[in-house]
This record gives sequence, C-alpha cells and structure tokens, in this order.
Amino acid sequence: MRAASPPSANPPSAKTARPGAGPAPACGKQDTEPRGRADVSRYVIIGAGAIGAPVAAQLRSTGVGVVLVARGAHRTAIATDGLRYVRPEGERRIKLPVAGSAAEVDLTVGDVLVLATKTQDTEAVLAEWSWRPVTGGTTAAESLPLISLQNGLDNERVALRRFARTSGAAVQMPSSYLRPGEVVAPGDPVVGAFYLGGYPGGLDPDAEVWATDLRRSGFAVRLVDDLPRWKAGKLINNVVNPVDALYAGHERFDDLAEALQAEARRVVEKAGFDPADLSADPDMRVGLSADLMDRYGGSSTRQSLGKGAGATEADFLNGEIVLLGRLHGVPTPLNAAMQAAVARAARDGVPPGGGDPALPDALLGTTEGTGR
Ligand SMILES: CC(C)(CO)C(=O)C(=O)O
Repeated sequence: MRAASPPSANPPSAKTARPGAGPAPACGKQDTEPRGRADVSRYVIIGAGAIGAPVAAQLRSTGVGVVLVARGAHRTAIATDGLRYVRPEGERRIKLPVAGSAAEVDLTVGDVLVLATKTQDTEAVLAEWSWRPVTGGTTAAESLPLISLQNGLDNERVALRRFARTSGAAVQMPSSYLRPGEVVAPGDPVVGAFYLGGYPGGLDPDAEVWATDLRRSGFAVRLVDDLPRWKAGKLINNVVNPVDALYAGHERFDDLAEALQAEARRVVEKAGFDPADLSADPDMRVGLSADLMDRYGGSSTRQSLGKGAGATEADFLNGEIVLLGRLHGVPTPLNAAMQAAVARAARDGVPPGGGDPALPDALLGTTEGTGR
C-alpha cells in the first residue's frame, strides 16, 4: 500500500491520490480483530494548520498516502509551491495532494478521516463530510474510521453521533501555523506525541496500523484503551492557553496558570474523569528545538490571536471546564473569567500579550505569588 519513493514534485490530484486501492473491508467495530496495512490506503487530513500540516508532511515523506484539506490562501500556496515545512533539520517544500473541500475528494473504503481543525469548527466539518459517498455505495460515516486530533472533550462525542468508528488522540505537538503556506514544527526529537485510542474506549481494529504509520513518520504514539482519561489530562494542560495568549511574561503567569489548572482538575474529577498525566512517560516527551524557539508561536490560542482569527478554541477548553462545573455544581470563576477575557480579546483584535495587566491580580488577589 505504500509508495516506495519520497514525495514527487508533481503530486497526483487530491481526488485520486493514493498509493494503491485496498480491498474493501467491512465497517469495523471497536476491539475486533486487529487488521493489517492493506486495510488502510490513505489518510484524508481535514485541517492544514499546526497539527494537520505536519502530520500530512511527515506521513507523505515516508510514502504513506495522504490528502490535505486546506482553505483559502493556505490551500493556494500549498497547491502552487508545496508546503514550506520548517523542522530543526532544515526547511523543505513538501508537495502534497491538497483539496479545498469534501466535494473535491473521492472517498474510497480504506480511507481514514483525520480531523485536525479547531474544535469550534467540528460540527460544520462533520456536516460537510459525514454523508459524502464512498465507493461501493456507502457513506463516510457508515464505513470510514475517523480520528480526532483535537483539543477538548467534545469532538469524539460529536463525531460518534455519525461515525461508528470514532477514535481520538491527546496530542502534544508544539508547532505553529502563522503564515499561508508555511508551518513550523520545532518538536525534537519527535515532531509530536499522540495518546491514541477509540472512543469512548477500546481500540479500533486499525489502530496498530495507524500507530505504525505515525511512528515511522516521526511521531511518538502510545495506544490507550481509556482515551477520555488522556483527553481530560490534556484539557487540564490546555486551560493555560488563554494565559499564554494574553499574559506571556506577566509576573503572575505561573500563579494564574496553577490556579486555573487546580480549578479545572477539581471539576474534571467531580465529573467522574480520572485525568492521566501526559508528562509521566519519558518516551512520549516532545522537546522544543533551541534553533527554532523564536519561530514557535506558542499555544494554539496565542496563534489565533496573532493571526487575528476573531475566535479561539477557549469555549471548548476553559469553557468545557465551565460547562462541567455548571453540570456538576462546582464553581469555576477563574476559567469563566479567562474564557470571557480571551473571547473579548479575539473579538476586538487584541494581539498576543495584550491582556489587561490588572486582571491576574483581580482574579487571584494581591497576595504574594510564585512569580515568573
Ligand atoms: C500542547 C499544545 C500547546 C501544543 O500541542 C496545545 O495543545 C495547544 O497549543 O493548544
């Protein structure tokens, strides 16, 4: 199923690009017999930002079939000149099959849909892709597996409404998408790490194949049969994103980050999760190359402010904590305040670091903190 050679200068079109057509497997079910490489022919990566583009570039570089779904000027730049892909070992132009929408991709049994958009876009993306035809007369939601590489707790639940085979990953990947056509991935020695599992639990029959493809392509992968624990652990890390976006360098950064995380942990545990520690496994650590430190744009929320995106993912990060707090009777004043602060900042075009400097003291009180 794998093309022998590295990416060519003239990639096949997105409609047809695949290294080979696999046999037609029956629609899989979690925890059935593991399957082989022949059952996976191509990864359709929906979202070409800081997560989707490096995954596409790395898979393609090892000869795995991919299509990258991108929009606007980013799509045009990648289609015209290839993806400008910046890694610690140097910059490359990676030619990738690129599509602008679901209508431009002919789906076939053997395709794997990979969701790499921001969580606030998930419902629209699923509405676009779920009922697309797949060769043999079926549809994407009925016969293809879907893997969410997104933050928060909501994506897999929303996808499972349509996709019987829904998997997800808690992703650690310090990478930046700030300019059309370019992605900087400073992760070192691995590009990123995935705690990958089926939703709500177990493993998809093709999970070993996906893990092998990703490992060969430069990622660390741990297969987990208790995915929600890992997503909950990642969510506790992600509630710091608005602090990174608004208060990098602020003297109370650490105090605010710790207080937000403590509040998030209380809520998540009350909601019944047993959040996993994503920093415990040394094989899953992703460092940052010193050479690319100044080109790393920080958390995805900081990057959204930097691009003037008008919205961030915070409603599904801090907002998820607020939601769980309301459902389970736990007050969440800090996460609610940071959710609102970053939403206002995005709405008003405030740049990274432009948070009201008085807010951290107002939220935490003015007692001596750990500083930063
Ligand atoms: C962990 C990190 C910072 C990068 O994967 C992230 O999840 C984000 O930027 O939202």
